[in-house]
Amino acid sequence: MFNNAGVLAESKPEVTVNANLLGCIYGTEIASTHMRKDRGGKGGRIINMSSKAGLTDLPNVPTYCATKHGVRTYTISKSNHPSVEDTGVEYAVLFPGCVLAGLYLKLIEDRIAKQGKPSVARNEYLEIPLSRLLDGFLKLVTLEKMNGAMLEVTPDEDLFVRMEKVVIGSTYPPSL
Ligand SMILES: NC(=O)C1=CN([C@@H]2O[C@H](COP(=O)(O)OP(=O)(O)OC[C@H]3O[C@@H](n4cnc5c(N)ncnc54)[C@H](O)[C@@H]3O)[C@@H](O)[C@H]2O)C=CC1
Ligand SMILES: CCCCCC(=O)CC\C=C/C=C/C=C/[C@@H](O)[C@@H](O)CCCC(=O)O
Repeated sequence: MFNNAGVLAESKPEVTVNANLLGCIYGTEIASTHMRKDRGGKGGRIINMSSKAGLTDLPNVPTYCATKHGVRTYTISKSNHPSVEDTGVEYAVLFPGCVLAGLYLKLIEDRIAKQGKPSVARNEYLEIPLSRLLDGFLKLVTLEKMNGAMLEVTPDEDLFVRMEKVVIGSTYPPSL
């Protein structure tokens, strides 16, 4: 199960929280119930889509950022529940930087339409081709064990980090 749906809509906090956080929570809960081995299911893997925004502070997209932090803490909490062994359901989170697709691409295009140039919207050193995100995703799918994995997808390397090793709270300048 991959909970990937999300929006970047700062002017609509309810829409953002519903899609990014509640959607992920309900998707995870419903899938977990169906998958659990101890209740007749076959076990399985649930991968939830956070973002680099789930590891940092972004002054210009605070609601988006809060939902992505929520996805991280919710998923890792699920992975740490003692019943995980019995249920056979594993949980992991993905943290991509800026992927040249979807909502980031739309943000750049909107900037170009408004300002005639992308200007501060581009963060080239954080940009990742879609194929690299797919590689990270497939890594989580094919690993022998992935419960509790936090995979940050960067331009240079895939990094497995657990909660205690993650530095949370650095603030990016409000360029977007
Ligand atoms: N594009 C980027 O740079 C990054 C994106 N992400 C995350 O990746 C995920 C996918 O985003 P993108 O592919 O960029 O955008 P996208 O706009 O191409 O895809 C988002 C999808 O979510 C669906 N969706 C939105 N609200 C929904 C709702 N309430 N119910 C059901 N479906 C809903 C949309 O219909 C769309 O198909 C999101 O969770 C986003 O936060 C994470 C890091 C970077
Ligand atoms: C760094 C956050 C990447 C998050 C990518 C997404 O989830 C999709 C895009 C949504 C929001 C992007 C916000 C980006 C903000 C950054 O451009 C900027 O504030 C970071 C500047 C970094 C720096 O110069 O050190």
